[in-house]
Amino acid sequence: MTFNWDYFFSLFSMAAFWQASVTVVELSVLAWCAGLVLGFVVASARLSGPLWLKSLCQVYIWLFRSVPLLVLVVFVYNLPQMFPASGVVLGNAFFAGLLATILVEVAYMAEIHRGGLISVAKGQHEAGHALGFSYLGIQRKVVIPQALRIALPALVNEFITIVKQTSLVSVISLPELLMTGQGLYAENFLVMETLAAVAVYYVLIVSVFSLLFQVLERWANVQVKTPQTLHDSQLDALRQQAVPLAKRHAGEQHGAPDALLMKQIQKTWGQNQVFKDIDLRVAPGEVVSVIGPSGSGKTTLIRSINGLETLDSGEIVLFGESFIQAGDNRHSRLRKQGIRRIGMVFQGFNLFPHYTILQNVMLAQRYHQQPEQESARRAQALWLLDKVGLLAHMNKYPHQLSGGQQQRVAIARALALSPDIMLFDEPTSALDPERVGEVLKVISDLAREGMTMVIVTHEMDFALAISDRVVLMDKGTIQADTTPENIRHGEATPELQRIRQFMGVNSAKVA
Ligand SMILES: Nc1ncnc2c1ncn2[C@@H]1O[C@H](COP(=O)(O)OP(=O)(O)OP(=O)(O)O)[C@@H](O)[C@H]1O
Repeated sequence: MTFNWDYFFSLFSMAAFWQASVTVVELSVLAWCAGLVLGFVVASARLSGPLWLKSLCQVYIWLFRSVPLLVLVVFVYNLPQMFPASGVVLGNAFFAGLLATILVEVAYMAEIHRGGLISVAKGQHEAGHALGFSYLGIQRKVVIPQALRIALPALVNEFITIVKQTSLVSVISLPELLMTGQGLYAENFLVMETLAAVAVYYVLIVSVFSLLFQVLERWANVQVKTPQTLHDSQLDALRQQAVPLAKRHAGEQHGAPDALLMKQIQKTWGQNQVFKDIDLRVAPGEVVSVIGPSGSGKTTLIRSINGLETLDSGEIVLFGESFIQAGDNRHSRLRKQGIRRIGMVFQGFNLFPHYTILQNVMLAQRYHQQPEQESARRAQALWLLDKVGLLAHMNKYPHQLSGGQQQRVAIARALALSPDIMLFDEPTSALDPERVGEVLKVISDLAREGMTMVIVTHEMDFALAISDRVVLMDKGTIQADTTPENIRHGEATPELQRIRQFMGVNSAKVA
């Protein structure tokens, strides 16, 4: 038996096949888009909805991943027998096939989205929270763009699967590619030639969409962007546009309330009591370093100040106004307002990897839609980046910077909302030793400018050099709270002995 090439090639000028190709593309694109959106909704509900909704989503995914598409297509097409009213839509083979495909794809794509969503690091959510974003704001600006990028290759793969699965819809007589071919070879018996042409049509459709998706994946992949460092001439031009951030160091005048007051704070993790009645005051403009052995609760303390940890009892007051109380509503207006007065710098930087450095710094201002125009926001962001010595890198992405540079961007980002208090959680712990100095210098500059700061640090010399007070935490309590001057020269009390010993300070030697 010979292959009839003339017949084979004639099938590529046949209108019925091109019409069938359009049907396949329409069915695939509509099913994919619906699966993309509804799958995301199901995945989000499964991850963060109430228990009943989580269970419902789980049952949906289990059911529709288990039922074969072919069975579902026939079932949906025959539904009008039970519900005659549905015949208006489901009597049409295209809509019946589309609905069955969507039902299955929502289940598959929900699981792909779930993988993307849980891959977004916890620190990304926390960075959004620290910039005062609402839950939805964090999802929109931080989580969803990253989750979609992570899930994109799997989502593209799902599209290809859908294209091929459309052939199953031939079972309900929808004239897609396979059925068109079947109609032909039933008459002329040229099965091989007809099916070979059907295969080529599928390969063509998949190839065109693969190319389109490749462009999309390339656009979305920040890892392949070429790093751009600006030249001196470009920097001079940008500096002309830069405008300093308005100073907002609140309440430094005499008699002003404490910038931060922690009253009788208690917290336990299971059996572990991390705080036993912590009381801490920080005056406006004061720099307080928190030191202590590993596991003494320093990080938990600083995270509690920013509402990232809950309290079992006690209260946190900012500039005389109650900010956080044990058991209060995490979404209260007072909390949200307070969080925007606090800038937080994390040990692991937590920059947003899908935004450039400039976009990272501008994001919070854009989100909160402050009255300034976009150009004013940009001018301030340029100034902040210049202040931390990174203007030349403004168009790069976080992964294109060193750890020290990333941490300096994180400081600029936290400063962009003109906070009244800056919190630093071991800002240099994740850095190579040669990068530590550049970050400490930026913090020292802020201290000189009068910024109120609470710094958790293991850098003892740095703490002594820039702090107004050093606080030693251990065993859930504040064991010492004193000035660097006292630590160096004060009369030896048990409290001073303890902090000197911990800091490795020999008072006689230092004096
Ligand atoms: N999410 C959590 N769940 C349970 N226990 C926790 C959690 N976070 C911290 N802890 C516990 O709370 C205690 C204080 O932890 P924390 O991270 O605040 O200490 P730290 O002083 O900052 O330590 P280090 O200097 O090593 O960073 C530790 O015993 C730790 O195991």
